[in-house]
Amino acid sequence: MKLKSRAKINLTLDVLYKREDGYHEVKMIMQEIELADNIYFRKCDQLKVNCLHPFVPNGSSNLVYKAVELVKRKTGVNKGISIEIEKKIPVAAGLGGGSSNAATTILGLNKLWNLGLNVKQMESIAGELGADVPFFIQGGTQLATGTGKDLTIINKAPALWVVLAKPNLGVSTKEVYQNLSIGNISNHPDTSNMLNAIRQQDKKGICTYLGNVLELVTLHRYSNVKILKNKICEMGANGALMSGSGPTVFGLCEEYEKAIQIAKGLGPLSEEVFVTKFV
Ligand SMILES: C[C@](O)(CO)[C@H](O)COP(=O)(O)OP(=O)(O)OC[C@H]1O[C@@H](n2ccc(N)nc2=O)[C@H](O)[C@@H]1O
Ligand SMILES: Nc1ncnc2c1ncn2[C@@H]1O[C@H](COP(=O)(O)OP(=O)(O)OP(=O)(O)O)[C@@H](O)[C@H]1O
Repeated sequence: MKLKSRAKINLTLDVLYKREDGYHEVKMIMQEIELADNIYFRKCDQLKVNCLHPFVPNGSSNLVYKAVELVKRKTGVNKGISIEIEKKIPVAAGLGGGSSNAATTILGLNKLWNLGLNVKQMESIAGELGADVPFFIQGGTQLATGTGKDLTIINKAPALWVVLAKPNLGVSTKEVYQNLSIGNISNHPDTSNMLNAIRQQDKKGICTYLGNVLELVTLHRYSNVKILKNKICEMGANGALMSGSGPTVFGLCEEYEKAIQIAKGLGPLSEEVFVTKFV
């Protein structure tokens, strides 16, 4: 069985306070995009997880391996499976690649092993693997609160093109949260106006209300990310923002031709560039 495992961007990402459990209380709007890894499931007596990408671990430290072990523990099923991940989503980029792979694994095993898990049960298993994982069980456009695991589906967002630009560096999500001074956030994203824009299929509104407080950390630390974001704006994107903890920056465009023009013009500032769209 082959399944697509899609990436996400954050249209808004607000941090409200640091919780007693060390995590941060967030309020964010997550959007699934077409850029995807492929995941191949094959029958096997043992548990094997393979990925040829140099920065993705094989075996037990891969999030996919952890997802299989957790599903087995939760359901009492004791089977093997061989899973191969064909990576296309940049790694440690703020696009949720590993989280998406883990969620796709839960969905895949539910099907292959006839587990009969419903969405809520799958989201609950997903939540034990990471804050971003539950979103990918249903994908689309969702409001995420709590640590990111309390999810509400929003109407389908209107079709927008996305230019993704990843500079040549990876960031640690943990470090970015650790370095955020919540008292220094002067400009919280306007989540409610973004929700209105999505509900009204207002593309200009969506581009206007983009906001991510984690830019305060990553753009400050890596001037290249800031330069890249400015360049995407200057080249005529309708809006631009860093995704998640970064360093990937995205530009939104109403026209496909504009997205392609921006992608071609970014040059050496970014190591990887993709033109993709909202799911
Ligand atoms: C930045 C985002 O990608 C935006 O979608 C997410 O908030 C992060 O989601 P994620 O990478 O799945 O997060 P996890 O793997 O659960 O946690 C990684 C690290 O990020 C920090 N973390 C994560 C989520 C959250 N609400 N508060 C946090 O402080 C914690 O230090 C944690 O050790
Ligand atoms: N299946 C996987 N795919 C990608 N990375 C994985 C996977 N399993 C484990 N990892 C590890 O997880 C780390 C984070 O990778 P990932 O691509 O998920 O980051 P990210 O997009 O920044 O995540 P997020 O946006 O959820 O914080 C990598 O350094 C990698 O070693």
